[in-house]
Amino acid sequence: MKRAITITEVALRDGSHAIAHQYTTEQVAAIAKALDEANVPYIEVSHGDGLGGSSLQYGLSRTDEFELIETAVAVCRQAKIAVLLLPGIGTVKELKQAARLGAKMARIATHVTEADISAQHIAAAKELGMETVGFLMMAHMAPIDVLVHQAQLMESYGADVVYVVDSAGALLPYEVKERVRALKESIGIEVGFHAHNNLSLAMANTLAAIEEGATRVDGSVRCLGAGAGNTQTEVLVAVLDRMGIPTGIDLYKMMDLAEQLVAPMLPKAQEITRDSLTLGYAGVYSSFLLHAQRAAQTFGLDARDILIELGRRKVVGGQEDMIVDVAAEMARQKVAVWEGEWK
Ligand SMILES: C[C@H](O)CC(=O)C(=O)O
Ligand SMILES: [Mn+2]
Repeated sequence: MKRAITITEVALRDGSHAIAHQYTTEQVAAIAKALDEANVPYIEVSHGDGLGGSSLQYGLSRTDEFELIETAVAVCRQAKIAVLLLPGIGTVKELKQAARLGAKMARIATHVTEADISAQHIAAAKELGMETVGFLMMAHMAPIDVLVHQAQLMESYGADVVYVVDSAGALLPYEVKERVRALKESIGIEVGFHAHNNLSLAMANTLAAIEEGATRVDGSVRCLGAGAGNTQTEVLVAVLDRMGIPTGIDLYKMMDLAEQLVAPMLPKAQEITRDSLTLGYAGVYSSFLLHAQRAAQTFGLDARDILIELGRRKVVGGQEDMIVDVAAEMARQKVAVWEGEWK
């Protein structure tokens, strides 16, 4: 099967953020099986924040992620199961367990300036015989020369692919092009791109990345990813087919599973709302969306104000506890203003 572009389907990992990590074994079995039958080459399965993410800080999983990984491996005949790991949240112990259960790809994710913390995990994944991807998150936050250096570090640790990850859905197409072009010129391994649709640019940005030579891209069926979701896989397959770029994925099967399996399980349709738009506008990690909405409700605030303030403070993944801190501080300030007005 010829694939000019290799798509990794991330709804069973990134989509976990959108449903507060509530996947059931039955849902994962049905979706992974259908994706496999549609000939999707890689299916990522983990807690939204990667292996070991189930916690009060990031959100507790309804089902143990290893049970979900094992289930997905069991129902797939050709697709390889990928796992995400953020060093510090997940450890080599969890990586080994995922490999034992049959995961074949490890995506090691760090903030865009912190590739150095991935050395051990990339090496461990390679030793376990896994295809290994370096995943540079919040790529909009670093100048291009820094991104290039971080990608070179991941390559030197043994990564097979390095991804530019637009975690906030904040990048504009020309910024994606600059980044992918710079990586293509300075590293010798494949370059990938992961988008979020908060500014309605996921498809345009993915195509911009491909135009500059990215050969690995991510999609989520029915846009089931954090924030406004990722590049919609079934749409991407159709667009690439129109461009004469083979993905090896069966378009009708992809459309059918989106419509018949994924859409009915969504608590609400994935769309760009005022809050998810604010993520892209303010450059905030997409997985902060539900946390910020909950904090807004608790403290009687507008989630957009919290997100704008988090963007101003340049809060990054792993600092989820800051969401409540910032909201509490904003609520205190609001009360102080009211009290001042009553004096
Ligand atoms: C842990 C994050 O959700 C990883 C990711 O998909 C992103 O940064 O985007
Ligand atoms: Mn993502």
